[in-house]
Amino acid sequence: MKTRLGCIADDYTGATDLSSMLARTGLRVIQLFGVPEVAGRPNHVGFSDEVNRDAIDQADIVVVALKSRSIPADEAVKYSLGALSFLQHQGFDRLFFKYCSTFDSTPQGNIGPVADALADRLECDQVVFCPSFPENGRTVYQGHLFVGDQLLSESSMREHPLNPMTDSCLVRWLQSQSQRPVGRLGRRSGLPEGRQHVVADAIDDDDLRHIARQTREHRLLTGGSAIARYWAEEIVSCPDRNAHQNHGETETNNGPLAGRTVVLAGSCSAATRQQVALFRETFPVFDLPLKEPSVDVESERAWHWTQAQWNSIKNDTPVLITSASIPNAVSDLRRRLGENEAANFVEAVFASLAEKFVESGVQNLVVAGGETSGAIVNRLKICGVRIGCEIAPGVPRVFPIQHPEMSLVLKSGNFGSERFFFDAIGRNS
Ligand SMILES: Nc1ncnc2c1ncn2[C@@H]1O[C@H](COP(=O)(O)OP(=O)(O)O)[C@@H](O)[C@H]1O
Ligand SMILES: O=C(O)[C@@H](O)C(=O)COP(=O)(O)O
Repeated sequence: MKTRLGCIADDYTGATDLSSMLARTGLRVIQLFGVPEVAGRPNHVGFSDEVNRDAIDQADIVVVALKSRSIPADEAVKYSLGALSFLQHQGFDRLFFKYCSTFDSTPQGNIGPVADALADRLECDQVVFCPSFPENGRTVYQGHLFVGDQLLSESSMREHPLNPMTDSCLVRWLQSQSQRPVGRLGRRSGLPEGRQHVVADAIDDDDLRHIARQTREHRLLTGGSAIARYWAEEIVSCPDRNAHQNHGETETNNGPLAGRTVVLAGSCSAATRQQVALFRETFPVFDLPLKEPSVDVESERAWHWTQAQWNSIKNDTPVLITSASIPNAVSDLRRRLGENEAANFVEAVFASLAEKFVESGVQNLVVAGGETSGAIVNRLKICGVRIGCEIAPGVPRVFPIQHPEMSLVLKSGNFGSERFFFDAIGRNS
């Protein structure tokens, strides 16, 4: 029987990263945002149920994107198990659980609790954890995660607003979240025996291929998008794979569509801040003041500014709106509202803006930030996307199944070169 791979990703940009890496295999990949049982929003997913059913039936791999990275652990477990039931029901017999290549989580969860629950349900004794993404500078050595040449806890991830990563030792970090013992797998070594979680060292793609071969009989594997690609190549049988090579690219228009483009940057990461700074040298950028306690007031202000740009400069000038460029913008808002409220508030402003832009006919939306993307995709009621070509490693352009006239880019905050936004809008200058 044909092996099909089901995937659960804990945030929306992580899911598009995963989908684009999986699409490199030439297998047919489709990405859904939530599933009916999980999302509890029958109207949302029901809207395109038929379209999705066809897409699912034709796919070798389905990626279910959840927004479960930064919610209470028991809810993350509930949603993930719901997604697993859905995938099993659709005939996907292997499962990949995707989390961030920087292992974004807190000492309470959610990677450990979700992995424990999935392993229990799938009756897996041993679960391998492999966040490494060498192409994007994430490597694991002696159980410690590095971002480029820095330990995770010395990188900008230390200051992440939702998941500050203050310990680079993944064995210790995962152990604080999990009920199972946590061990380690050294580079190119054999898997240890026994019922345990295993954090895998991997510093290059050959290490990833080795891990994929070692786990080819496993029903569950967890990690970043890079290992998923090699695992899929090991386990998913597809005799006519070459026929589907570059599936997304042949099936869809891959560039930005003709029409207006808006970039919404809700990520506070160092990479996104640099990308915004370079973009500002050429295109208009609006800094959300975030001084008013009202989502409507904040979003109206940015909306009017954008209309003024389009009226006064050129009708189709790409514009960017950011929440994190004003010095101390993040710390000030968090002090005033509290951490979670501040994050929710900014997400709501971006979601409201995205809705206004799409309703007014904007065709290309570029979003920076995982949580920000989650808030926007949910507000736009997008329930599935086809995967287009990669703009940067792990960042594809995607096309909503029910709105193919629109293009979306959902960028993980930390991904992409300094010129990323230029590439995403298809402009050299
Ligand atoms: N000025 C700000 N103050 C407080 N929180 C902010 C601010 N700007 C953005 N945020 C929040 O920070 C979080 C950034 O997370 P996310 O969008 O996932 O980006 P990343 O991909 O870099 O992690 C979001 O919840 C966003 O709403
Ligand atoms: O694995 C990764 O690094 C990304 O796919 C990812 O999950 C990044 O998360 P955000 O920075 O929150 O977008």
